[in-house]
Amino acid sequence: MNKSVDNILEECITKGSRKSFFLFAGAGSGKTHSLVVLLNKIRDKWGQKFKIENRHVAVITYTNAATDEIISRLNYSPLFHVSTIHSFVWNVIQSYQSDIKKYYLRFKEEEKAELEEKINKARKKDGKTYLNNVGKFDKVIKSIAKIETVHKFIYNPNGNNFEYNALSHAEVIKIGAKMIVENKLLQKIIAQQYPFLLIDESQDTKKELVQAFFELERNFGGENFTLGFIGDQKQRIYTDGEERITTIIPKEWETPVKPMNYRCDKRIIKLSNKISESIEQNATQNPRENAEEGFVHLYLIRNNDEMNKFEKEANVVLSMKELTGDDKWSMEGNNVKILTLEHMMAARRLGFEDFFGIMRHVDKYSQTLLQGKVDDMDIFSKLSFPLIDSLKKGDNLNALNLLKSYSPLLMNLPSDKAYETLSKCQEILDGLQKMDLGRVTIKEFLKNIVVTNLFNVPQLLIDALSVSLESLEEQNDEVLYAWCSVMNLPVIQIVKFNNYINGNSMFGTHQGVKGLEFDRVLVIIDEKESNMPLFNYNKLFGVEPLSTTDINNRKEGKETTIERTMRLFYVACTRARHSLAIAVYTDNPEIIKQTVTRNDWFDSDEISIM
Ligand SMILES: Nc1ncnc2c1ncn2[C@@H]1O[C@H](COP(=O)(O)OP(=O)(O)OP(=O)(O)O)[C@@H](O)[C@H]1O
Repeated sequence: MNKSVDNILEECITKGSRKSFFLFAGAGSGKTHSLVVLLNKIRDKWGQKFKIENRHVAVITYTNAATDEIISRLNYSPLFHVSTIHSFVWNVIQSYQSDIKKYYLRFKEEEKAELEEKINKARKKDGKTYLNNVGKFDKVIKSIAKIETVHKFIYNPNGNNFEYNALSHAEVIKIGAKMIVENKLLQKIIAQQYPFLLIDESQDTKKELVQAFFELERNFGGENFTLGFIGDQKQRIYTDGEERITTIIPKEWETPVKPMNYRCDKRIIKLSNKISESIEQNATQNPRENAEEGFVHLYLIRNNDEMNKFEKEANVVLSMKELTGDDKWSMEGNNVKILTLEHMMAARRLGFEDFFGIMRHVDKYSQTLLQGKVDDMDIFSKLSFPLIDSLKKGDNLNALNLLKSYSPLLMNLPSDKAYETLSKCQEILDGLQKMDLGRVTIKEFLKNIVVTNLFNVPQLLIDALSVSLESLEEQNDEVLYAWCSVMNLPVIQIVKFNNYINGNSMFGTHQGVKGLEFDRVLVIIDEKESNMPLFNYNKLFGVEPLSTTDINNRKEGKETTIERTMRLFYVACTRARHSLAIAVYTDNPEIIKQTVTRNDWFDSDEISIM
């Protein structure tokens, strides 16, 4: 009898039969479940020993949210060090400061030499590329000079790294990978400290690091160190993952496959099996025994400049309601997840495109904006909006607690003026509650907070209230410039933006929902509205021919835009548990229909042209 995947994995972590492994596990196959089961077995078998030896089990996840999920499922056991790859690598290298400097300088010198060569070779000495390279060259020279003065590098895996001695996210990975590959002593230290190192979502782990971990395993793998990769090549959607991973896995490793999809209904699995056929061998999944039939439907919406896309999408939702008989297919109540190709598409549909359109270009916010971690916005997202929400819900206790903790009005309530202060406060709150956030501008909203002294407004926003846009130069202070630019927008745009990034809207992006699942999913594909050079649904659906670069890549055995887009499509479709609608805006619905029926992705009665 074939051994079950769980048995194979158990042997891999058992004394006497330890082995590194790569677990192939497709969409909905329960990767997190298998990982947690395995980690619990490691705890049972090795926990006591490692506790005495002060050693740990390392688990690398793709996002902070996944890290938190696994930590909680492991009951916060200190045996496990669960972290993102950036935190892990920084943790491993940060005490070797002189090595970090050495590698940093080495990379900068290499960059300098490459740029020098390009500059010398350039025929046109006044072209854009030439001038661009000269600019980059000057920057490299400056950073080499500056770095000589750095005594200690710093790094924050969860934020911006603007300090002069801070490493960027990319630099930490690049330097870390090289340090591990080239330094056997460091490999030994990692293997001793972490006798088990498991990497989830390994398809998107940076390829330099995959190679570094493979090298570590080659030198130290066996009874003392086990490396485990868990992943799904079909869901590799970032370009820096290791393309060739299936061909470079050492022969001695175990490579079990999880064949079951526990998430999706049968029809959705049939579609995802068809999509994945050409991505990976052995990719076919089976539905769970009690899976329902489920629904898929493709809506091809003919492009028309006059059309209202929100209406079209509402019609799609209505049609799905009729098709499935499921009343929760509705634009009300957050029961349908709508996946767009990029955030700006959601911003247009939800009505915060002006605010987002400006803020997304602010360099300082590039890492934090979509994570909801921009401190300058706390006055809205953490104070004023929750206060308004509590007041509207009649949750006076919460409102009072917020005010007592953060409002200068109540923080130090003088006992002799308590009544007077409270009644003044009530007046302010009544005013706040009555505000029409769809009409009140950000400027008016903030001024009200300043005048009433409801909360302390950060200096940046006070400055933005008082200076005029014309008096500023964007390049001198892009943050202040951005805030000045949004002052006349209605404050509702920040409310809506805030709801979106907190997941309190119907929208998400095709990439952002990786790892998540929803009962009803509507995937929106609109090549004209999105601007994503790495993906191209027109090519996937046969509307646009392959480019010369694609053809050359294909000849060289490399992947093309089609394969990348196919994987993104696979990720988006496999988020749906029960029913899946795909709406494609196109000039050529007939060609798409031909392609998808020829590929056997949809039957013709599962396609509507609108
Ligand atoms: N052994 C199991 N029995 C029943 N249900 C399971 C089992 N394993 C996982 N599930 C359920 O199946 C769903 C998918 O699991 P999970 O999210 O872990 O999949 P995944 O492999 O991470 O998928 P993806 O890569 O597509 O995000 C979840 O709802 C989970 O609770």
